[in-house]
Amino acid sequence: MTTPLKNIRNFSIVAHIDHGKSTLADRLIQMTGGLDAREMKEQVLDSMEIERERGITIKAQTVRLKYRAQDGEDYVLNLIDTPGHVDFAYEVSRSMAAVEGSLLVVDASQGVEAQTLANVYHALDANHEIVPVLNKVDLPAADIPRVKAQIEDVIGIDASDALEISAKTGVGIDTVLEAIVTRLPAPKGDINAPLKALLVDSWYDTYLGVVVLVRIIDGVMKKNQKIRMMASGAVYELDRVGVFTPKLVEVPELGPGELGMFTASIKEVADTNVGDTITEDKKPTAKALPGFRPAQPVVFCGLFPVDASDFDELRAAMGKLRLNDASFSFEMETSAALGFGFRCGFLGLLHLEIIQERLSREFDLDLIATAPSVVYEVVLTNGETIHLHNPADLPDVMKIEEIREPWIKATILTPDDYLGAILKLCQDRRGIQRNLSYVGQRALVEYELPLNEVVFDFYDRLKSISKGYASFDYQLAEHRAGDLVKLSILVNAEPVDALSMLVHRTVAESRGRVMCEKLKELIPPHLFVIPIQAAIGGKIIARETVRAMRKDVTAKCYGGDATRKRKLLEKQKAGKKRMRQFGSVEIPQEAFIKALKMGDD
Ligand SMILES: Nc1nc2c(ncn2[C@@H]2O[C@H](COP(=O)(O)OP(=O)(O)OP(=O)(O)O)[C@@H](O)[C@H]2O)c(=O)[nH]1
Repeated sequence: MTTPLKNIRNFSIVAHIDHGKSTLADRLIQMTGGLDAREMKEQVLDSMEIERERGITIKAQTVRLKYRAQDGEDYVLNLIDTPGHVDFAYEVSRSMAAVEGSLLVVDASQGVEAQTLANVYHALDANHEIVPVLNKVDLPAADIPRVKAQIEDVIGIDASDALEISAKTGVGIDTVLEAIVTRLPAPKGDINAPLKALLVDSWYDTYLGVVVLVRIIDGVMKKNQKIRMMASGAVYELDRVGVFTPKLVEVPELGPGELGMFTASIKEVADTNVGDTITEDKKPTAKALPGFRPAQPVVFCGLFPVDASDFDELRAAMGKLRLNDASFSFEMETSAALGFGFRCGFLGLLHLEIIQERLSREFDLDLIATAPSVVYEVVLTNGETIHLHNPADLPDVMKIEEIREPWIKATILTPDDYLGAILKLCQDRRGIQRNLSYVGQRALVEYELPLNEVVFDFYDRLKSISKGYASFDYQLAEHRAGDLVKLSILVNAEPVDALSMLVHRTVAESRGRVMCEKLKELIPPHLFVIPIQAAIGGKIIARETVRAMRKDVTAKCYGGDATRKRKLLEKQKAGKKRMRQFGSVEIPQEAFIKALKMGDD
């Protein structure tokens, strides 16, 4: 039997990082008895190891809670978890389309942050009913009236009946559960209509295969039913239908308004399109749901195995990761310096770091990553426009009409003390200030910035300048023409394609210099002198030298025997030549990573 619509509530929790989303979710699970004490590990929703370590949520997941409200009725509350980082904004908006309401969690000691704003806008876009929740009221620094005023001034929603809770101590959690029932709307749907379900997400599970997360709009989904994915046309027979409590519990059927999962011998996550409409094969719904546009990777980099024989293993590992993460893309690439590898696309720099970390940690692969690059639009003199994912592929300058780079709209919230330094950082990164206003004591700065100036280390710099107090969020805006040049790095006179990058002409020289200086420190001395140069086209703009390590081969030859000594030195020289000839400069992997993480320091 399916749950009547009036007894279902579907919601998400929107919050800035660290404001207590996961802690609250855990409390809700605990209060409604989803798990017993033994199973109740901390932060059950953040399930992946890396997520837990970094304290962030990557993949949207759901949990179904059973709650008997004060009105004596039993309710099913479906919580959909949303990622907390700017890289995954796309997944946030997608999850929100599957629910009707949001809890807006704001740390009462911190107040509204840039990401609170970004996420609450996603919720408003999805027409959510929003319940403001002030968390961490146990902290002495909690300032409830101030944060309520902020929510009203900055976000523009009524905060007079905001809940005051402590997810840590458990105070007020009961009021959250009641508010979900009384203040959020029940879903709508028609149980007698043909099946219509939204494909919210899918992932690969070692035991279950491809798991599909769905939100039922109309009709009923049940085991052994033949379903059709409307966009792809693929037909499957359902072999398992269930809900997460957060443990997976199989159910006979899912009715309108419910969130749940199914499996159906689907081979790959790529066979499921997020946003697709699922219907019954024999009795299809007349009209598909609007759907989503697919997430576009915005940052690309090359990943190469340090040991060439790991190539196949790398390919297999990436295939496995992609099973779970359709927003991660890769295709084969060859580099003169690094051999065979893959050009990979990511949603952002954090996404890149996570994938890299998983490849090395879970698959034990030693990798070299090339400079992250954004996607440029290169307009050629013949009128053609190409999308450039790899600076090494930049066509000859003579053939280029203009290069366009992606720009973002950035929102930064910062205590006033750090404003000067932050404006300077944005200015140095070619930013254009669009707005500056105040939210209480804090400045709300809006900037337009080239994404290419942000992908390297902008966020790290911002955090260090503001001692962690500034918050940052961005949205992609458009591509704009820019005076961009290809900066090449030559090590021992050989261009290292992995280190080439597109930069703005005004910063090319300083970037080149910093890169050479860094590499000088990072490349260990060899038996020969290694020049490190930065060049734009054929023009060298910076140079450093790694001095040779002189192996004292003559030490063993006591004194007198000059011929022997000379012979040895000659041998050593020949050795040097051979080394050069084979271009065997050993650049440690950290050198790439460090050289690529250039600050302005
Ligand atoms: N004092 C106090 N600390 C809290 C409270 N709620 C959460 N915290 C702490 O705040 C920190 C962040 O909480 P999380 O629940 O991990 O935050 P989050 O919003 O889920 O973070 P992301 O998963 O990164 O989005 C943790 O150290 C919690 O223990 C609270 O009510 N009071």
